[in-house]
Amino acid sequence: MSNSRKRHEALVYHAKPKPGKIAVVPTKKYATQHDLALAYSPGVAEPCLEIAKDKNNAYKYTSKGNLVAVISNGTAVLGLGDIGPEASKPVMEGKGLLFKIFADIDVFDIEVDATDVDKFIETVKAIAPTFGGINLEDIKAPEAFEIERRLKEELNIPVMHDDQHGTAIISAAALKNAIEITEKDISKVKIVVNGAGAAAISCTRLYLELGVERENVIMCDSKGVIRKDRDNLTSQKAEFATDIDLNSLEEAMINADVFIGLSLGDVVTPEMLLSMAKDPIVFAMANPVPEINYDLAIATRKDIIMATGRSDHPNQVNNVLGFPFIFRGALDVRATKINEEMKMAAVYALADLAKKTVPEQVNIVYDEINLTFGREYIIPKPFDPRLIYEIPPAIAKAAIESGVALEPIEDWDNYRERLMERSGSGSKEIRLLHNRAKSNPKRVVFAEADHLDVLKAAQRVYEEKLGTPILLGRKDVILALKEEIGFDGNVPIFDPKTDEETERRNRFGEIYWKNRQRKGRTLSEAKKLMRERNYFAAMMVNVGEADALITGYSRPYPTVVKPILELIEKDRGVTKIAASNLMLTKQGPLFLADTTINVNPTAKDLVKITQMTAAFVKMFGMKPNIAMVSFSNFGSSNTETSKKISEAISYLHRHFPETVVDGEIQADFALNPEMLAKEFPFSKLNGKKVNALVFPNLESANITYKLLKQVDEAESVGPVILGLSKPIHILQLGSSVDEMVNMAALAVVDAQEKEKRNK
Ligand SMILES: NC(=O)C1=CN([C@@H]2O[C@H](COP(=O)(O)OP(=O)(O)OC[C@H]3O[C@@H](n4cnc5c(N)ncnc54)[C@H](OP(=O)(O)O)[C@@H]3O)[C@@H](O)[C@H]2O)C=CC1
Ligand SMILES: CC(=O)C(=O)O
Ligand SMILES: [Mg+2]
Repeated sequence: MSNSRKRHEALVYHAKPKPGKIAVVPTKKYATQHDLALAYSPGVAEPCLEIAKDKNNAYKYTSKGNLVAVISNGTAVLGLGDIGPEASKPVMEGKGLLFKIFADIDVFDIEVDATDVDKFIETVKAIAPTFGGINLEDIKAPEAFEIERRLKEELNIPVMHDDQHGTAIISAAALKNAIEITEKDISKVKIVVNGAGAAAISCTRLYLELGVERENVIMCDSKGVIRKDRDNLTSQKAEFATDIDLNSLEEAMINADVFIGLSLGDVVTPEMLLSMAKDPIVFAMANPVPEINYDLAIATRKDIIMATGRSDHPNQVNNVLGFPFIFRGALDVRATKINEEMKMAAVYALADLAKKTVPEQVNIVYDEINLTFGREYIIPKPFDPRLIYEIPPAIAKAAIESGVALEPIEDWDNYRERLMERSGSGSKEIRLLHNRAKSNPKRVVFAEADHLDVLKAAQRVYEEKLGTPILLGRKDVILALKEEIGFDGNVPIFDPKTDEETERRNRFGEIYWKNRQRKGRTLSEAKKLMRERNYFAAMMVNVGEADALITGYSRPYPTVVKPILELIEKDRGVTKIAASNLMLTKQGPLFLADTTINVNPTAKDLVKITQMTAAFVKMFGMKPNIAMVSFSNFGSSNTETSKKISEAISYLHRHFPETVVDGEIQADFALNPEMLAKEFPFSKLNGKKVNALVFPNLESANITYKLLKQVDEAESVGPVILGLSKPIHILQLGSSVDEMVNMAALAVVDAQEKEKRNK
């Protein structure tokens, strides 16, 4: 896109449909006169009086505890310089947006017309009672240092100048990892820091804490190298002044290992990069234009580790990765400060996170096949959903341990759970399923492990300790893919077609033949069949060499179902299998059945489908409330459908009165408790939240599940086959990595349940 198109697009984005990027949203009901009498006068007087008695009650009755001020005077806006408070507002609104989307923190952006240090401090102090924390932004050095120091001293809520410490934390984590990748020694690396402002000074201070030696740092400002013999140095610049005889950035760069740019765009040349030492680390962090263009830098040095502050290239070293999560951790324990211990905890947590396997959704957001720790991925990506539950706990812990937390956390599992809920990071049901799987992991065969996404799912299952994967497929392909994605777990690999597996194939073949000899199979045919991965995998589960199986990623559903049905017996009392989907809708979880197997179930089939669905719902720790849906309500139509549902319901009510099920009922009445109570107060579903729908036929169930997926963008687990005696689960063709991981977790829980039942 041309520069003028980009400019136009950015202006339209900010102007339309409403000017600006953030707004205030009420969090309480306000529909009735009664609501308003609580929200405002007279009801509002009560919390006022409570807070007047004790200021701490502001955390209980107002939004203070989750409200941060992003405050600037517009004197160092990005790398655009002193453009004034009004012009800084888009950046401050932007920070507000990022606080909200990444950490669910509410922000008022405040642009102050005050360049005088005392006036600025007085203004911030005067408005501080509104807020749980203060994020100072884009205030130029040296004033920024004095402003932050005094506000920290004089206020008892966390105050952080983001350009100083947010940037320091992120770049320190990235630097630590880059040094590790290049196998350099942190105490020996020679660093050139270009810029000696708020960001540069604080970043360099933190690098010293990480192990960089002061004498190995050369710092430059707009006048060149900061030498000890220069006049009128601020005390911060004097901290990093050198007595080495260097004058210009160009001279300083010769043989440097690391370049840190926190200055201005386009001030570094290719020649300067060429003069640096082997494996140079270059963080050109000026915004929006880096000190050297990314493409130019990587074209100049093949051995470079290159990062910028921008999101459109690999390695975005930008404080966006820090401030939302730093404040989240600080607010959650009511920290009175953000101290050195908390900063260092954040550095280590971020650096470590970059080394863990990246969730598939991050690969998808960034259009990457597989992000792995290395030269082009030294630091997590801002859209990584793990940041919200990995970084704040590290900060909160450090705050507690260093004695600045007024409300320490005791239940860390619960805290992580709350953090995930804040970010909408996966649903509660899925988390519960994963936790159950982790509590007693089982051996899961991945029958198509020679496919990249299946192997990625197996890797996640292994690393998240949901189960122990067993990989099936072409061994050479699996080994090559494992290497490519950095899956170094020592897990068993089986290639059913090779000579290595002759003994197993023969053994499995014989067992299979014994069951099928009267159904037209010869022994040699049976043994040959075991070369087919789904037969081989299912037999592994049958004979107890594995606990569960997931398959179907690469083949159409019916072709996978067939061998499974030939090999795996139905569960006790089951005459026909069925399938259910868990849909994670915006209204909560909803189980649908039968979504893929029985075309036109009879009344008897509907009874069985209901019972199997009820057991499936219970696997997620929920109580099943089941509606048998149709186009009519409780006999209002006399069709075959209504009759078969009514027959199924009366059987269930008579023989299984404890099952909460009713119908036939239209979907809107089933899902709207008020409508149901008004029209059908006699229904067994009255006062219950329906969480499962049993459909009269395959068309309606299948159409509903696909519609919800497309229109509601509901995440789906399944279809899950119900009624088999073994935990065997068939994927939809081309399932995503997340879907496969969820299915594997489900297979593990299914195996646990079956094990319990068979004891
Ligand atoms: N990626 C990220 O997350 C972040 C990036 N930044 C970027 O860092 C830069 C500085 O921000 P900040 O510290 O807040 O601003 P300050 O105004 O506090 O500091 C700017 C510094 O840059 C120096 N400078 C200006 N021109 C040159 C030059 N040609 N050569 C060397 N140094 C120069 C100034 O020198 P002098 O002292 O002589 O005036 C000053 O020391 C901005 O571009 C900003 O976008 C900042 C924070 C976070
Ligand atoms: C990222 C940021 O805060 C800056 O460039 O100023
Ligand atoms: Mg900034």
